[in-house]
Amino acid sequence: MWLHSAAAVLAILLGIFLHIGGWQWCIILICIAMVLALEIINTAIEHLADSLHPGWDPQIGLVKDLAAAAVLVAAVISLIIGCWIFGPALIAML
Ligand SMILES: Nc1ncnc2c1ncn2[C@@H]1O[C@H](COP(=O)(O)OP(=O)(O)OP(=O)(O)O)[C@@H](O)[C@H]1O
Repeated sequence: MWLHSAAAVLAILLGIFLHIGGWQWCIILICIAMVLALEIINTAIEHLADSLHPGWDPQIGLVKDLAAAAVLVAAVISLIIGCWIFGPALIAML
């Protein structure tokens, strides 16, 4: 959660610094919301699973892995979109 929050702050600062346009802000904010919301749901599922079944259980492990995979997919897609939006502006600046 802290890592994703830091990445969100970095993306917002980069957007301000590079003066990205309106539609680019929309996409960046959607990506940030998607990753943070899935991270919160993942954490909620972990807490729910641990309180319902404190012991080791393959089904609990599978549920946690699937919830974590959802966050990973959103984070990877967001990283690709971030490179696509910020990459050209950063390269042009350098
Ligand atoms: N009760 C359990 N039974 C079986 N496997 C489990 C169990 N608890 C955790 N695992 C396995 O360990 C992995 C890590 O679970 P854990 O609850 O420690 O999440 P985490 O590493 O704290 O995740 P996050 O960093 O998102 O908080 C799970 O993805 C799952 O594969």
